[in-house]
Amino acid sequence: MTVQTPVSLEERKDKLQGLGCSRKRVEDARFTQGKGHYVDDIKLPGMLFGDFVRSPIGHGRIKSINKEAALAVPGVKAVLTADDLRPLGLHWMPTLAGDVQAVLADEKVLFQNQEVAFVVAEDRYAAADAVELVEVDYEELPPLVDPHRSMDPDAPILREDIKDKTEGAHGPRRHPNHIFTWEVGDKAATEQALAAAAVVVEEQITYQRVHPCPLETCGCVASMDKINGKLTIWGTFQAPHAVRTVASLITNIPEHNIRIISPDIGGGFGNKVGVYPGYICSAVASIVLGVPVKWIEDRMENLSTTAFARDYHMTGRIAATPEGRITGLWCHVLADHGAFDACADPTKFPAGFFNICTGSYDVPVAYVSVDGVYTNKAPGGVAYRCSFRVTEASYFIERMIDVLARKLDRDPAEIRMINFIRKEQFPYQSALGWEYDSGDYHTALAKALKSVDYDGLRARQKASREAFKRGETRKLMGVGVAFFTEIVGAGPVKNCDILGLGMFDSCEIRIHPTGSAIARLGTISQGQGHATTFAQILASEIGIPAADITLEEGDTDTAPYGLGTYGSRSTPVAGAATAMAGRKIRAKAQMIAAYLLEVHEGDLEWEVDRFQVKGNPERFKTMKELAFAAYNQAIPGLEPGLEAVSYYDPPNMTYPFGAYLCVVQIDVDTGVTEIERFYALDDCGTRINPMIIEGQVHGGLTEALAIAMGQEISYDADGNVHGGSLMDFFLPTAVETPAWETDWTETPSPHHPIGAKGVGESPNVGGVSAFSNAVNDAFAHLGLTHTQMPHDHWRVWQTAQRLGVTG
Ligand code: PCD
Ligand SMILES: [Cu+]
Repeated sequence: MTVQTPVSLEERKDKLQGLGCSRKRVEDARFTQGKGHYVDDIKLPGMLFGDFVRSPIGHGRIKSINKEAALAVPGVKAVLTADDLRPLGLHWMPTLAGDVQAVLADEKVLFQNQEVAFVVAEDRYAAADAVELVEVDYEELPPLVDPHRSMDPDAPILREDIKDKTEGAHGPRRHPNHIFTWEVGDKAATEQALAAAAVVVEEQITYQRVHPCPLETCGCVASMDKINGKLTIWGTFQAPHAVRTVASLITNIPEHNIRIISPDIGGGFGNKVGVYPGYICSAVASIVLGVPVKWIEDRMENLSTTAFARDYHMTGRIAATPEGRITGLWCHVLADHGAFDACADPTKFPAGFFNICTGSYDVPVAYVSVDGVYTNKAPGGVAYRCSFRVTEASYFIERMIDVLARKLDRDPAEIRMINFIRKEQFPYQSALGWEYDSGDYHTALAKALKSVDYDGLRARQKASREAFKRGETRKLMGVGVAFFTEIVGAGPVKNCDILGLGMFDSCEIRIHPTGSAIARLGTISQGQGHATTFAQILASEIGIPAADITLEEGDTDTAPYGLGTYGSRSTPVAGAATAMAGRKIRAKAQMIAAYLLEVHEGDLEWEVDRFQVKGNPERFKTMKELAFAAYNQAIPGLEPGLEAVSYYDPPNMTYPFGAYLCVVQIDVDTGVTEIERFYALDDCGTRINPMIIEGQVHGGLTEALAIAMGQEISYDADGNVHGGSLMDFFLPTAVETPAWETDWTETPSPHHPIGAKGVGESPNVGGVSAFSNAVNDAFAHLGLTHTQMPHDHWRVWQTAQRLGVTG
């Protein structure tokens, strides 16, 4: 018998650091001491470095490529072009959206900085020198940069490879530059609601092209072991297993001979979901040359060629009663996908979950159509804390609600309250097909309004406007209200797959004989803190302290198959798998306990870290004791060991929500916009680690600030990319970033095993609207309903100028 020191129930609970504990991030010890292990830290003997020759123009035909001078540079081992990849069938690759993308430009270039040739050399410097010496002769073609012109009869045809295909991955194509049309909802009923409505508002809302710009750019090291036939790729992959399957399918290397490892990742934000030419070229080069090949993007390559985000051009109409009750919502989106459709969406959702655009409101009828088109711009399209176009959808509806409030001369918070889905309506069936799992919107917004003294703010704004009129100030005060509902946790396999891979997720747990454990998941942290939080879920489920649980992700040779981390799906899906696997462990532990305590299993109850005999709590076995027994005691009818695995197919997605408030002061003479205050209330169901949640919210709000107030990747009429370097792509620092105020309510998900919903993307989804609504609100009394993001000083000044208030 082990001697038990008597400790209280509370002490035992605290020791676990389970659900709800603000446990410090275990990964930070290495990150803060420069001991993280990133792709670029991998150095293998004989390793070569690959670098791209990129197109200087946006649209053109390749007449010839001369590699001679490049090959003569000392240290250069190879220069690959599409012609070299063609015999292997690897000059084109499938995209995640059912399109194909040129790995190296095949006869044509379709966007500036497109990959044209891959130079492999002994080091990065030799490669860069040789890149300069590859001579490519182009015949320039007219660039197409305005998506509104893509389907014009005389628009230049971009994709000659598919110009005669009338059927795309998502249905019929009407024009060589048309990708798909996606429609959801009841068109006739919505048009009828608009025709019959006493009030109709319409607005054109563009969500500009932006880029997540993670601290670490994309990259990989590919290493082909020719003797064992095994290809290992370390890379910045947000979905390592999917990469393995896709790599196997396109290279014909058997899947068991491919090992994908995502080491530490310096921020993903969706930028590292896609499959990029650099991965394929490094792998091919390693297979051909028989040595490891590394490829790491520089900042400009990252910003101008790998997965952009947004570029949604939305037209909206709301039908409403004179009292402000919404009776219908109509929306059309023109989606600019760039040169290849490489959007990372679940297959059946070519516009992602954009049909969450009815937002948090009880909209009786709605209709959405989305046209995806090609332009001479970089491909990509789902990234940057968006959970599959939810950010666009939320921005759209939150701006539209404000437009409606203005038209009716009503307070925007009040219009939201009037139209909210009520608590008793959950689970709520939306007009565009989603079933919202749970929510309590009125309570959340009421708490937010009270916390910031909303009435007081409006009174101050009124006074400040009067002072402005009297010439006592040159500042306009704006109050932005935003309320969002997210949809995260893709997601039932029956609805959601990527390239046919069902979107479940997984967890495998091994308990060691001494009562510590290792858990492996199909997801991969990029800074979110999974090693901290998923150990907390387990601690509460199996009674082993979180500190005694190692958490591992990202190595396909050891982790169970999973679809990876993006769209805030880790907590809703892999988090659920973790709880379920923990419950399997507990079920076996219960059988062991019953044997050891000589009682029937049903006579036992679980308490924090042990099974005890019902009504006789002095008789118990701790999980630690049970783990030892599992390995070392012969138990009739039971296999030795204590392990479990769970593959979890969620019954539904989770619907986190939140109420955000932003106060700005705009100097009309300079356009400088000061963020006076930002308050964010998030409800992500059961909170695993409040401190991590707060960190996620701080990060997401900072990105929202960046997007709303300054970021943009634009193209000029000649197809030149602007915003492709940090000289002009806005990255906020501590100087521009205000002190965030965070708050919460807790409405558990009814179907998630521990009631948790995702949170990582929420602050971006809610934040962008709050900033934008605040800027628009500052000018509302001058008749402004909508002005285009980003609200940089120049644009804001122009708005002031247009409205006649500049000096
Ligand atoms: N209720 C709850 C929820 C949650 N949590 C926590 O929090 C976090 C998060 O989560 P989630 O929401 O689930 O998410 P995930 O999946 O994990 O992740 C993802 C996300 O995440 C975010 N965040 C972050 N952070 C960092 N640091 N980094 C990064 O990169 C990042 N990214 C971003 C993004 S963008 Mo996409 O990809 O676009 O789709 S998506 C995303 C983790 O840790 C968890 O556990 C808690 O605690 N609780
Ligand atoms: Cu996303």
